[in-house]
Amino acid sequence: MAKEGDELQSSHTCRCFDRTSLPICCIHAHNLIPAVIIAHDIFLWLRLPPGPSPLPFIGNKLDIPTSQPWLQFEKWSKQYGPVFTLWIGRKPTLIISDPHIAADLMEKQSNKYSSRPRMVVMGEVYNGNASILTQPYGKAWSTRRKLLHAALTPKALKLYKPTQEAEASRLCFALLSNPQGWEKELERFTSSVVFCVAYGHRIDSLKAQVIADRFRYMHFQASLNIPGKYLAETFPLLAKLPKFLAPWKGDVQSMGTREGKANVELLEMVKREVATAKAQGNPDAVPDSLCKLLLEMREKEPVPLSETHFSYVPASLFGAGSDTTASTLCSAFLGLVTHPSVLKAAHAELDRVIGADRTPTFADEADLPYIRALAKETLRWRPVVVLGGTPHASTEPDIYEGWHIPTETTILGNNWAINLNEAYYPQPHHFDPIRFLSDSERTHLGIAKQPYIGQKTHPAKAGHSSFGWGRRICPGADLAANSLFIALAKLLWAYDILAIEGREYDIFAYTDGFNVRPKPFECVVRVRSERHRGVVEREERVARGWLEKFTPFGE
Ligand code: HEM
Repeated sequence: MAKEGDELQSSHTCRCFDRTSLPICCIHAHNLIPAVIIAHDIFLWLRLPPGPSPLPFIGNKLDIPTSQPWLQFEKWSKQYGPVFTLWIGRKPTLIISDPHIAADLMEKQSNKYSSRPRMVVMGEVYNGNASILTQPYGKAWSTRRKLLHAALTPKALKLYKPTQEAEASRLCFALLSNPQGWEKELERFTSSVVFCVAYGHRIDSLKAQVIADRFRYMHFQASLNIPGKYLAETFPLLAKLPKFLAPWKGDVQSMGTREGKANVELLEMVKREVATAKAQGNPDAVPDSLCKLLLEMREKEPVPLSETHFSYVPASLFGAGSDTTASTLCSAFLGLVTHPSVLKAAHAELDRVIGADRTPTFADEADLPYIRALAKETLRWRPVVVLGGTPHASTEPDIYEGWHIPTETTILGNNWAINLNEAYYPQPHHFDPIRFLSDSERTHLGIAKQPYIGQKTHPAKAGHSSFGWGRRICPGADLAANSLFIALAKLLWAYDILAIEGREYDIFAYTDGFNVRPKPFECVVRVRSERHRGVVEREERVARGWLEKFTPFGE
């Protein structure tokens, strides 16, 4: 009689499980695993929005251009629809080319679509996801986000405005002697604004060590995010191997540790300054900065972040806010050079509202709708964060328009296709701030008709998607908008920004990467008159006085 155990054994034992047939069984298993994976992926593929056909395991890797992929994505959107699927390896990625669909998913259902795709090397190995940018949706992310919001309220932004004005005055002054170096001067301006706002210290030269270090960390981190570079992205367990078995981890982690230490040093610097000022009975001697505000907040209420992770909050301003703002200003220069009527209209408004005896300030903003519209049009025309920045990811399964969207789907808003979508923006590549003027503003400026009425209207109040969506929307959008407004207002008050005669400009010649800017080009940057020069020189002296308290970082 067979015992209970025997029966169990026989039912669990493969009939072919004898010595001679063992290799056959292995072959079966060997074939079975990929077959199951492929069947699983085909099942997902059939239910997701259509897109170019992927290959097993590598997905659409061979179809995606390595240079300016957003252009091909835009073409695919015309073929497959405003939301289509691409496979990055085995990961499905939805590419959205319509602002309403982006809002339907990432704003109206932001509870499901506000995470980030897992970034094993760039996020987890590099710095343990210390930076808000790569943090998955959850408590650790919302702690960081709340801190940033608290230090970037409208009240806090007001504190930073005099510094932005002073830095914009310095920018105008610098261009008197260095008109050809306008791109570097724009970079110095945005770096200094970010460092004054983050730490209460200014940047007088891009050669400052602190800037060189920041760029090194930024470029290193960006280099970790190249699809296919690390097998650990597909097999995350590889990142858990000890360093002697995974030597690449050493380099990645040591750079991450260096950045962490540098961030903590900056935090310590502000702590010391606050303590010294308090000890001297003069706490106001330390300029208001985001870091100072965060430290004050932490004194009142504990923050559940380690010192290193806390130090990443102010540090995130440089990575996210300096290059993006400078690149947007570079695009404004390209737009002005290639659309001279815009410069004329801007000069007309500035001359009428401000006159020739002073430059504009934030107090004039309400009276300068054309300059405000110019900043918005630049953000629309050439979105710096061209593919919407670090992608979103879903945290729950969803059904949208009959398509099944599984958990952990990557969601990418193609800002190139969204902001240049003809249904919303007729003649999308024509750079014209008039698009963003309200009826009353237009009438006031004597422009009878809105020439750019699209079939559809962009759902966002801003009228473009360049700052992202929903709970992940750029927390620095208002700070950036203020920098753009004041820089453009003062620069255009003081300068002609024109094409070099006979020179051809390509409005599509842009760099590659996450954040894009025009490829280097030369143009005429000429002070409008001797009277304007005098005002720029006078206001620079005043600006220098204001900025004295923001001691500079050395070279
Ligand atoms: C023209 C300038 C800027 C542009 C176009 C821009 C655009 C963006 C975009 C598209 C995102 C991703 C949003 C999303 O995932 O939906 C983002 C995220 C972010 N931006 Fe900006 N940004 C700019 C300036 C700034 C500035 C000045 C700051 C500094 C306060 C900043 C801080 C951040 C941070 C911390 C994030 C990550 C937010 C998160 O993951 O929760 N940005 N930005």
